[in-house]
Amino acid sequence: MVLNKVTEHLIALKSVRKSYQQPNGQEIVILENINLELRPGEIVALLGPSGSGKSTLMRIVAGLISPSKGEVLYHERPLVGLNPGVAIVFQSFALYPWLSVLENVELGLKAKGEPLESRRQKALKMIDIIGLDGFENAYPKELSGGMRQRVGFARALAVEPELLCMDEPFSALDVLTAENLRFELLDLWLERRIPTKAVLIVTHGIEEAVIMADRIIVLGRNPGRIRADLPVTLPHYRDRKHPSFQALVDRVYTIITNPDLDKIDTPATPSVQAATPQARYQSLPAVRIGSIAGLLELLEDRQEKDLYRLAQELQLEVDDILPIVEAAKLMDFVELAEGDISLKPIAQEFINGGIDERKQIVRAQLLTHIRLVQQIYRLLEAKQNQRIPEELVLDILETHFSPKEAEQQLETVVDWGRYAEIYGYDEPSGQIFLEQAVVSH
Ligand SMILES: Nc1ncnc2c1ncn2[C@@H]1O[C@H](COP(=O)(O)OP(=O)(O)OP(=O)(O)O)[C@@H](O)[C@H]1O
Repeated sequence: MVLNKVTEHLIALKSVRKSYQQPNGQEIVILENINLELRPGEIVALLGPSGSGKSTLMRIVAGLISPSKGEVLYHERPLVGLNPGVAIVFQSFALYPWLSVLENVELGLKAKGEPLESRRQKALKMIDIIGLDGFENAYPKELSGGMRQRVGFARALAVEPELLCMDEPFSALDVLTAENLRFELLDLWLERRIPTKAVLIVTHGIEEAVIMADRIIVLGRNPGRIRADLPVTLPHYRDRKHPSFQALVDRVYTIITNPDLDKIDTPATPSVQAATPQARYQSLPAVRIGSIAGLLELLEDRQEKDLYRLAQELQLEVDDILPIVEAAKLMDFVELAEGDISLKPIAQEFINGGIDERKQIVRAQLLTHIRLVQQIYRLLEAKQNQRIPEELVLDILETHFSPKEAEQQLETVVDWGRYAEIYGYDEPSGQIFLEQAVVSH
């Protein structure tokens, strides 16, 4: 990185834990044992599957929410309330439609109590730097998505934040606009034309992280924890086709798709705490059995076993394919090793099977490998009328997941069980009922 490095960190998170109390009193752990230092001169990318706590971690850094345990240090001092050194760029732009570009950019400065004259000057300067010259008096609705996000950047940068936080800033833009803006921002950073000392970017895109970051932090899920802290030493501007670029992308992909590989290349941090009950609970990805079948068939058709290259061939993002891969792995249809995915013999049988055989195979896999399906099945068997209200399952789920996620888990487990004809769901009464005695278990 071209900027001078100093040893002092801007922000440090020490053994940070974030949990939420459920209405039923249960604690849901979102982030666990996070130790992270952000130093001047670096762009840090936070990568991880949906729900791994990336946005929560960013909000803790920004002081928008406080940790349940551990501490956040800003310039070596405990952070209280909003972090004065942070400005945020949101995925949704978050502009005020009734304010002009100039007024939107001035907002942060106004909030900081900057007098009118100097805030106008600073806002105009940033508008110029960020390429919005001539649009000062336009309103957000008159601008394209790319231009709106420029306003988002200008507003954040106008306050001269020490740390610029970006929560998926390019993901609402079309591919070309996103790529242009990414490189323009990188230009400004590398040429030191923007006043910020460090950047934290939350992203789903592995390539985006490798293009921009000096360090990539990979978060895992349930609860969110740091699984890897990888330095990126490739010189800017990085070429996506270069073998070193591809190798790093492949490596990150391997880590993300292998939840079993933990703490790779992480600097010395206190050891991972004992797993919480939540960590041992399977989180079912919200995918349909049809998608899993599609993945298995695809793997049989194509020789490509490397997940990252397979996703590329299909023009899919990691977040599109990862939940399907996870579900296939939970059901023990596939094996993952070093970023390669391969079919297990039972998956071969599934692929070759007719509809009834497929259902029977899924039934056996669910009853053998998915704890929640086993629990529901046992509950149904124990009841004389072989019916249970969905609330019962929701109550169990809410001891491990947030109410929203519990609903999602219920929907998935009902969908899977119905496909396999283990149980059915009676919509009007909201009851789950046993379809038939399951012999194959
Ligand atoms: N206020 C809250 N109360 C309860 N649970 C919450 C709250 N805020 C976030 N969560 C839960 O915390 C988990 C992590 O959320 P977060 O948005 O930080 O993840 P993420 O990795 O940024 O996800 P995505 O990539 O989908 O945006 C999610 O399961 C979410 O439902």
